[in-house]
Amino acid sequence: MRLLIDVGNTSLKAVLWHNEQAQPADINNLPWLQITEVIYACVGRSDLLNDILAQAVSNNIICFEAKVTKTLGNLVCAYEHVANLGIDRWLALIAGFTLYPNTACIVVDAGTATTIDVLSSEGLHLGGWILPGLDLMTSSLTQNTQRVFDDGKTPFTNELGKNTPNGLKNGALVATIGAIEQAKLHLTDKKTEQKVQIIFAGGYGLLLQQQFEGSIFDSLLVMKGLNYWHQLSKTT
Ligand SMILES: Nc1ncnc2c1ncn2[C@@H]1O[C@H](COP(=O)(O)OP(=O)(O)O)[C@@H](O)[C@H]1O
Ligand SMILES: CC(C)(COP(=O)(O)O)[C@@H](O)C(=O)NCCC(=O)O
Ligand SMILES: [K+]
Repeated sequence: MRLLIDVGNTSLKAVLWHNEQAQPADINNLPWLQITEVIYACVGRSDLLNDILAQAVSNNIICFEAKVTKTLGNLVCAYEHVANLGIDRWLALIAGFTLYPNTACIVVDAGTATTIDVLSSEGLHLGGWILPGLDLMTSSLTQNTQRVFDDGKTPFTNELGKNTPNGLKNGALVATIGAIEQAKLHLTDKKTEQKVQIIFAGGYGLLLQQQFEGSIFDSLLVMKGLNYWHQLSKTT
């Protein structure tokens, strides 16, 4: 059994991976006798890992921290300074590339930030964008204006706003939708009409997925990326 950990800027997520399946992990009560290795990635507060990694060490369990590299198998990172790319983005790309081989993908991880990454069918990461996540978009406006307010119950929809919370919430959603539409332009090849798979992950992934027909939401995308990273980094 493997312990997989993804530390984001809002929360630490942990799952136990066994027989190709994820089980929720209670980080305050981990089954150390059954855990064979720990694989983790962190873009958030690394101190949140201190206690878990210390427990792993005292149980003689090997820990691997996923890092971005210029290439992994046939996947190639767009960044010149690869260490600057968020590892969560790289893991989501690894998962997209592995789950949808030979398919152009747009990988969207919608959490604290919304990241949009464009991947060619050959595995070339063409680059991407970092947007404030939906909550950051709305809170930056409510906190920096006198009159823009949220009411805590207005949902995000793609309609035109007809009151302030509506305008605020829907503005954040359509800004994000618009950015994903822009990403498609980087893959559209009129001659081949290749299929583009849009893949969503993260806290707001399901909400966004519902805006794009034929797209998928995978709550475990980054966790799957940790597994694939581990396999591929041993063999390449
Ligand atoms: N059902 C949900 N579960 C968790 N987070 C959600 C959900 N719906 C919306 N969110 C929002 O998603 C963000 C957290 O997403 P997550 O992918 O865990 O972030 P991070 O990776 O940055 O820690 C927060 O802004 C939270 O308000
Ligand atoms: C963009 C991010 C903050 C997203 O993090 P998250 O919303 O998952 O907490 C993270 O991937 C990050 O810190 N990236 C480093 C900058 C970059 O990717 O270029
Ligand atoms: K994110």
